[in-house]
Amino acid sequence: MMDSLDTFRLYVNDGLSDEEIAAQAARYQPLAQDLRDLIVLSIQSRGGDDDILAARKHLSDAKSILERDRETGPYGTRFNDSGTFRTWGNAAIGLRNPIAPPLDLQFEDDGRVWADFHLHAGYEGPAGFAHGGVSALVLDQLLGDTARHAGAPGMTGTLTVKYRQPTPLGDLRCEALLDRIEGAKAFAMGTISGPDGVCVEAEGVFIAPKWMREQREHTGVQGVQ
Ligand SMILES: CCCCCCCCCC(=O)SCCNC(=O)CCNC(=O)[C@H](O)C(C)(C)COP(=O)(O)OP(=O)(O)OC[C@H]1O[C@@H](n2cnc3c(N)ncnc32)[C@H](O)[C@@H]1OP(=O)(O)O
Repeated sequence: MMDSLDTFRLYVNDGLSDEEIAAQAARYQPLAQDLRDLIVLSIQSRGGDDDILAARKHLSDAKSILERDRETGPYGTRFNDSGTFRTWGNAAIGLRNPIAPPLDLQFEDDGRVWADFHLHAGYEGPAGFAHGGVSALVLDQLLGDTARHAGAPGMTGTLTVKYRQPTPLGDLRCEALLDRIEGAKAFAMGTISGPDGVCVEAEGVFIAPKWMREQREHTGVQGVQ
């Protein structure tokens, strides 16, 4: 089990320049998108035995190339001296993570946070609709980032999700706002909407635990992610 020290070690200033970060983003983001496309093709391909075997051979070659020089373990949160944060392994927003839809969060001056996003066929739960756990994933991240945007980053303590109507796959919008901050706790609420209106509502309590307060003291960074 990871303890608070392990967690702290996953917040790393790796000293990269903004130019190198941009170069890495340009290099790795298309790879994540290719893999996202492959997730959908894994579900939708009508290929026969020969086509699937041939495709798997190419994928095996790709794996061999990608394994030549690699890290192990989770990506964590990386930042640099200019304060550019990267959570590129994050399951909801990670630039390098093909599991992420991804959410491209927009932060408004009035505290609202929103994103237009797309759930492809790989997020299916009930036939033709989004999996409820995926909706919760989206709302957890959105509300958590709303708390962080308000200067109160924290771990999710409680997330309450109300499914008002089935969430269609496809193009969706999520939006959230901060309700209030009480000591170490930030309360946020938000929704996911589709073409027929609000599908899912959520309320969340985000709590800054002790290790996070200590980490902020060590790094001097308030907006840890
Ligand atoms: C870092 C920024 C991240 C931004 C993006 C986030 C998006 C992703 C968010 C996640 O997915 S986080 C992963 C899912 N969450 C977890 O794994 C959290 C696991 N639980 C914990 O780490 C701790 O239990 C927790 C930090 C939630 C609380 O630990 P503390 O040791 O800080 O709690 P403490 O007992 O000192 O209580 C502090 C206050 O919080 C309240 N509290 C504690 N646990 C709670 C809970 N679970 N729900 C609601 N309130 C809670 C508690 O009553 C108290 O209220 P008061 O100040 O009013 O007395």
